[in-house]
Order: sequence, then C-alpha cells, then structure tokens
Amino acid sequence: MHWQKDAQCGQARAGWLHTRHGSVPTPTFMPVGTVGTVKGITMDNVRATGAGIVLGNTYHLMLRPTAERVQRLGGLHRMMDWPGPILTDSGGFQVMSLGPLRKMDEDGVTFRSHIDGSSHRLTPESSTDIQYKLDATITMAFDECPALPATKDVLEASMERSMRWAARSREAFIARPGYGQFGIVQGGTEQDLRERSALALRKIGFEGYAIGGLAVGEGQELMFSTLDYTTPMLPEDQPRYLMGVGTPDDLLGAVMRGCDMFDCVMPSRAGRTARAYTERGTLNLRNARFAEDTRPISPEDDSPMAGRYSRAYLHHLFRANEMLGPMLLTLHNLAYYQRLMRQIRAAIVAGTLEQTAAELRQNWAKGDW
Ligand SMILES: CCOC(=O)Nc1nc2cc3nc(NC)[nH]c3cc2c(=O)[nH]1
Repeated sequence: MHWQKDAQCGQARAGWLHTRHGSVPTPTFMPVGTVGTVKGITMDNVRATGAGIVLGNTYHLMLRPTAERVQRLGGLHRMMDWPGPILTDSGGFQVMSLGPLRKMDEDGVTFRSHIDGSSHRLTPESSTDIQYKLDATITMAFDECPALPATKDVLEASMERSMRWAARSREAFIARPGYGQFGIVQGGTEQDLRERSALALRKIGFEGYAIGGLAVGEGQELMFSTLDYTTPMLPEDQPRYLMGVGTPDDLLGAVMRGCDMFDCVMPSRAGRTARAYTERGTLNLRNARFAEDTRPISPEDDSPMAGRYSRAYLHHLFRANEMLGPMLLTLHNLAYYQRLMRQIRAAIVAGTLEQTAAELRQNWAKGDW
C-alpha cells in the first residue's frame, strides 16, 4: 500500500491511503471492530457513516473464533462483510492490559485467555502470522506498550525490546501489493528514547509508522508535547497512525501535529452508554431534561438516521434499556467523528485549519444548543 500527500497546512497533512481493499482519504478515523464487528451496527451502516477503514483485534480474534477459522471462512473481509481496508492490531496492547494473566520474556508473551483460561502465546512471528491469516490490509508490528508512569530505565528497556520485536515482525511479514505493515514508535514521553525508536524503525523500513505508548493516562498536554517532537522524526511521505486516540479535541490537536490515522473506542463505547458526541460537546441522553426534547441530537447530523429520531426518543430507548438505543447512538457518534475528519481535511486543503480549529473549539465549549 502507499500514501500520497495532497495538501499540507502547517504540520497537518491531507492525503490518500491506497490499498488492496480500496483507497481512503486521510486524516482518517478508524471505527474499532474488535471481534469482527463494530458493536451493534452492520458494516453497511459503518460505511454509511463515511468510514473507510476499520480496526480488528488480533488478541480477541485469535481466541475466538481463532485465526484458522477466520481463514477457513475466507478471511475477515468476507466473514464480516467489509470489503474495505482493515488494520489489525498485533495483540500487544490487549495482552499487556491483561496484567497478572500474562508472562512476558524476550521471545514473546504467554497469557491466559479471558474467555476460558486456556494458555496462549504471542510472539512477533505468531502475531504477524495471525494477521496474515486474518488477511489484514495493514498489519501492525508486535510491540510492548509500557504502562505509565514508568521510570526512564523501564521505558528504555521496553522500547529496545519493542525494536527487536519490530525487526522480527518485519522479517515474518509477507509483502504483497496493496498490503502493508506499520512499525510502532515507543519510548514513553522521553524525547531521546522516541528518537532512537523512530530511527530504529526507519532503518528496518515499514509502509507506515504508528505512534504507540500514548493515550495511556499521560494527559493531553504531555501527549501533544510528545507528538511535537515525534512526528517530525518520521518520514514525510508515509502515514502516521496515533493509536487509541481520542476525543474530538485530541483528534484535532493530533492532526495539527502531523498525524494521519486514528482509532478509538470512545464514539462506539459512548454510543452504548447514552453519551452523544455533537458539534457542541457531549450529551448524556439518559438525563431527564431530554424526556420531551423533540430536536435531533445534533443540528448538523448527516448520519443515516439524520432527522429521523428525536432526543426524546433516544432518551426513552435508553431508559427502557432497548437494543435500538445503543445501535442508533453508535451510528450517530461514528457519523459525527467522520464528519469532523471531513471538516478538518477540507480545512487543510483550503489552508484554513487554524481558523477552523478555533471555530470547532468554540462550538465544543458552547454546550447544548
Ligand atoms: C493498533 C495496533 O496496536 C498494537 O498492536 N500495539 C499497540 N496498541 C496500542 C493501543 C493503544 N490504545 C491506547 N489508548 C486507548 N494507547 C495505545 C497504545 C498502543 C501501543 O503502544 N501499541
């Protein structure tokens, strides 16, 4: 796969990601399809929100239904009815967050399944092979995401191991036209470690570079300051993927610091818990004040359900604990995230990103209309 840059505005870039499964405009937000589904909505609806690429989780899929079964079912695209590009994570992050259920050594990680307690092993080679069986369009290197806060020694040792794992992941990767593999920059919030990590990955050579080890509780200010010196260390002509980010304000700030791709469970998870994302900030639709509010959730809603359902109806669905509540609100939130990315991309192309950013931030601060 390859990425072409169309426009630049400050550090922000607008471009196209061309892959074996289609082309996607960047900056792009990837809905999270953990176990082969974006929870609660069909992939047709995911497409209708404007999404171009989705994320699948190696950790979950290897446990159930297993990569071998997905392969026998024709790969993840066929199984989940999503013809577009799929980026699969390497399982590293999920396994790290298993805590005591996992044991890590130089070769890889042994862990117990959260489903049935069975023992499993992930190594750079096995993670890359699993992603191949899933027919991932973009494969992620197997890395370790250290928990913060961490001492510099811990961060250094973890980053160095992740770089050795990146080389092994690249070695195990089967290159095919239209497919790609991303290395993951580590090093916490230490500039010299980030520099060493970026250089190590560039020496190995990947089709794109992810910035890992962030959005783990360090806070927006430290995340942004880390991006300020990390993105310039990465190749100008290849995509940068900031993992696990984030709120609309995070996305705007990270695009302005040179990031092109994002994934986050927030819009879909919030959709399941009655939290609506809008141009004017978020709304908790369980709140009684919406019980007879006949207005749509957000004034500029262009989702498949735009103008069809009132706040009062969503309030009722969530109070009644009906399935349709999470389904509709997940759609709405993902459509808002896609609309935001389109707005940001248009501003980069027009060269008006600073002004658009100020307007967006003003509206988010306004609160309900
Ligand atoms: C998506 C590819 O991820 C990986 O394979 N490794 C990895 N994943 C991360 C996911 C993250 N999510 C957050 N915040 C919600 N921070 C993350 C960091 C990593 C990471 O360093 N490494």
